[in-house]
Amino acid sequence: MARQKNIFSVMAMVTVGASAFILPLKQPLNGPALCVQRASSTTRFAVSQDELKKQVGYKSVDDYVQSGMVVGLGTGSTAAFAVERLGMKLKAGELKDIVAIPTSIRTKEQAESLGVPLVTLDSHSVLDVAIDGADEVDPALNLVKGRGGALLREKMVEVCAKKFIVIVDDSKMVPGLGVTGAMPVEITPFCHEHTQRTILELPGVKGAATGKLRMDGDKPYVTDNDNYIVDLYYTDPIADVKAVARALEGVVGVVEHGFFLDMTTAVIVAGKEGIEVINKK
Ligand SMILES: O=C[C@H](O)[C@H](O)[C@H](O)COP(=O)(O)O
Repeated sequence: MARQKNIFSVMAMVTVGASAFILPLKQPLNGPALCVQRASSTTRFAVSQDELKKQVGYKSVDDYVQSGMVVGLGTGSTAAFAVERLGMKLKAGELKDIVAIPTSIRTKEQAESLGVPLVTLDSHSVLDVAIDGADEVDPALNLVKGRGGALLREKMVEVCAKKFIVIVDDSKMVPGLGVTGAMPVEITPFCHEHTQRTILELPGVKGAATGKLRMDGDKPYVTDNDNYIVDLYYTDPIADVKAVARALEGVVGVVEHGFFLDMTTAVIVAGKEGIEVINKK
């Protein structure tokens, strides 16, 4: 995993009413296990959650994407800002010879509308970098993803990236996974009730979580891969995430789960006080 160690400047854009200010923030980078860059400013502004998502989305492209790269494009409201930035920089000629791999139909449509050249894993099995949002990030930089339904394609693409950059606002940072909402599991539609029952009997799930088939109105929600999703709702942080992940992987009928473990290279976090980059050791 890559680790940054140099002095690094962040331009944090903060919106106040209709005005935008650029705050230059010098941050020393060093440190052992988790290397945290903290932007500090004594000035505080009201920043919308959308603005925070935009900051990390733009920064991820500015800092991690170079001409000639193969880039994985994530899915969701935060990743959409990275796709937007990539399109802008390609159009302006600041980036050239990029090809990108989208992780959902909606990201593919957004990228196409911005003129981003697209390929697939079939022609490009190794990516230089992938950029995506997350639903939860724990202190070890493990993730829950898939509340937007795109977990399978996201994981397929992001495991193939030399660097996986996660972009979030600080509401996504949690002390343990499984506390802020659903932990999605993509399953085959065939005998989905049986598969859901099997999942709910697993160690680490039984007695710890409830399960709900994700719905789209009065019909099951269907993923880009024509599968269903069972959302697991935990009441407490999951004690042994790796064990639950392994158990889910052992269920025939489970296509993929939303734990993204040991995949993250760095997390870019935006909060009201600035931007942090947390590098995995
Ligand atoms: O399936 C959706 C993806 O895993 C998203 O990356 C995740 O849900 C975060 O989305 P957002 O940036 O909209 O919160």
